[in-house]
Amino acid sequence: MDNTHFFAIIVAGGSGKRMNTEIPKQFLLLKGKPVIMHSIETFYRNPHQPAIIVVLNQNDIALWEQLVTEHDFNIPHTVVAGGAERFHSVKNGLDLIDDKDAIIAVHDAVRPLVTEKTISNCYQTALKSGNAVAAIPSKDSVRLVKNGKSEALDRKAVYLVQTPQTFKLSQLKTAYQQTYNSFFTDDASVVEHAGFTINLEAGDEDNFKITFKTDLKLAESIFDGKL
Ligand SMILES: Nc1ccn([C@@H]2O[C@H](COP(=O)(O)OP(=O)(O)OP(=O)(O)O)[C@@H](O)[C@H]2O)c(=O)n1
Ligand SMILES: C[C@](O)(CO)[C@H](O)COP(=O)(O)O
Repeated sequence: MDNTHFFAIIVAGGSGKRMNTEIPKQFLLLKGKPVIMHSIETFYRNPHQPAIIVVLNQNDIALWEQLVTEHDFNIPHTVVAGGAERFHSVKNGLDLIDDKDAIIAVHDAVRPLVTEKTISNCYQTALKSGNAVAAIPSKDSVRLVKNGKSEALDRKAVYLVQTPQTFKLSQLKTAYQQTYNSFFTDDASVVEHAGFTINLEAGDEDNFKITFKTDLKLAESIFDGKL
């Protein structure tokens, strides 16, 4: 780990259309603290001591500064403006890193229940094998819909992808030079399209993405130890 420098790009540049709240979901309170602050804190506490980059929509930077003051939030971080799609937000964060030995975890601000273990495992696998992407096996049966017909898939072959998605700098830089494509829904799809093989690392059922209002309620219950 000697010459390696660890980074975390926390992407929070989205507008939360599916949540449809007055302020974007990453700033809503979870146990009295904005969702995004829980995510940043878990990275800050991680023994890899990553440098933290927070990507925000330009229009939310003033709100973020206000929340930092209100919550006496003193974790060191660099803020950068995001872009139209998650892809552009990650790219803007990545532009700030030029350390050739860097290992970079990209994490959704809206996955506040990520564990220290998942983060550490992703950093270590990426260090050894170039990349690591947190994922969990599907607990439901899965079907593929094509040309109006559905067909059962082998559930054991299907994984649900989470974040962190962690990469050596060279892989991520090469991949993010590609032109944006709408099938780039995460970093793994961008890096894979650039020709790299993706390694999956065990994620966690609790590391879900807060997408709808019920997800926030579920996260509260987990924090309260009710679940
Ligand atoms: N242009 C964008 C879009 C998304 N994100 C971030 O990527 C993560 C995962 O995206 P998602 O859950 O889809 O967030 P939103 O795009 O905000 O939600 P929605 O699709 O419902 O609008 C979030 O932390 C979000 O803030 C981002 O940094 N920049
Ligand atoms: C990155 C991600 O959270 C992995 O599951 C997901 O792809 C984000 O997708 P969204 O369409 O931005 O919700």
